[in-house]
Amino acid sequence: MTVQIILASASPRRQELLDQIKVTYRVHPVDLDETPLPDETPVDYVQRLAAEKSAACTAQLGDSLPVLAADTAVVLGDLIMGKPKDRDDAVAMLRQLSGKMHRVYSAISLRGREHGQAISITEVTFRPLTESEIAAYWQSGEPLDKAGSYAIQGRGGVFVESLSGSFSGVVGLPLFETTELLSKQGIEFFK
Ligand SMILES: Cc1cn([C@H]2C[C@H](O)[C@@H](COP(=O)(O)OP(=O)(O)OP(=O)(O)O)O2)c(=O)[nH]c1=O
Repeated sequence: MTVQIILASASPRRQELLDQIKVTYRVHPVDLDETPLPDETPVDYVQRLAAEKSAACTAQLGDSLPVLAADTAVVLGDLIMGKPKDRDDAVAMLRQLSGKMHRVYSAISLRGREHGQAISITEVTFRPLTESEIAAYWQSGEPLDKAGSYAIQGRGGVFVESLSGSFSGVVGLPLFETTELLSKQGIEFFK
């Protein structure tokens, strides 16, 4: 099978979402410092990281194939939540998200014959969570590598009272925006 793009991501969710639209890819993750800059807005933050991931990958591999990268952050008010550092961090995030609406920002960057970028912003409302639920959820192992310490596609889905926006965007690769960027650069999907 001919490989169409490089996926600059270690996220298995992003691989599954690309499989869903039948794009063939090779995985080449890059590891970057994901600390927000002082006063950086959520839009600037996720767009910068997605662009830096695709740029780092292109710098390592060259530009013989288009490179796709993404970045996802959970945003509550002004607070940008990435992946939790440890149990306390995850518990603190889940307590803050409990009973409230937050936004999930997912940016994508595609470096092919040009550099294309897009962003998806989704509003997610959590029902109130109990302390024992939060403790059990941490024990499940699911929060560890997820922005905001939850996975809507997993056990964390039961916390979600409502959503307005893109489910695939929350999982880490917004499919509407991704297929738009792929089309603009002549990369086929569903082949
Ligand atoms: C909110 C939410 C996030 N996530 C995941 C998507 C991303 O993998 C992760 C956010 O971290 P990212 O830094 O966007 O991605 P990553 O570190 O997992 O992978 P890479 O940088 O190599 O591409 O959180 C879910 O799987 N489900 C959810 O409901």
